[in-house]
Amino acid sequence: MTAAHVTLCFLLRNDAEGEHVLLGTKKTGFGSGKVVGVGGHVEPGETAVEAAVREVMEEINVVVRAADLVQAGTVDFIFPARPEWNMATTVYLTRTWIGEPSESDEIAPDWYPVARLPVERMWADAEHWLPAMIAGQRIAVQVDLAPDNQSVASVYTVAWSGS
Ligand SMILES: Nc1[nH]c(=O)nc2c1ncn2[C@H]1C[C@H](O)[C@@H](COP(=O)(O)OP(=O)(O)OP(=O)(O)O)O1
Repeated sequence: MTAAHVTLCFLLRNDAEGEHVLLGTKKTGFGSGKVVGVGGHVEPGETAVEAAVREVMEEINVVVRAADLVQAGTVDFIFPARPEWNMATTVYLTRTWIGEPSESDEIAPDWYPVARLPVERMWADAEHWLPAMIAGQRIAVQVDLAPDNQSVASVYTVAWSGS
């Protein structure tokens, strides 16, 4: 698969009201208007974890350290009708950061209960892989989008081997 390499980084917070994940309303670019994870393209010369650290700072003004990011696995998004949109995503989770998430030009962040994700405002595929990763599964996922580039045609999940 020819695909852009991107990252997603999910901040997690467990409190009296249960497990919460930081998502954000995307204000610009790909997926504008959707509730998405924090992340973006891995730039030339960067590792995936370095890109995640940079994107978290740029998008929600929070410092995360590479050593505090736990890789949950990978998700390949395949858009058969628009192969130029294909993305190979490295997904990280973290419970440790510095600062309070705040809005940027790209993302308006908010905490969401993991048990009640705003699925109607997210990419349709997200509910097939995000709760599993947050629950601790380490998985490699392939999402095939439908010809409308929005609906899910199929989702394949295997154990992520760690490479
Ligand atoms: N089907 C899908 N489901 C999902 O949950 N996230 C998806 C997705 N397809 C793409 N994404 C995410 C992965 C990646 O973090 C993001 C797209 O990358 P970017 O935010 O970097 O794109 P933009 O074009 O807005 O920004 P630039 O990188 O500045 O060009 O969308």
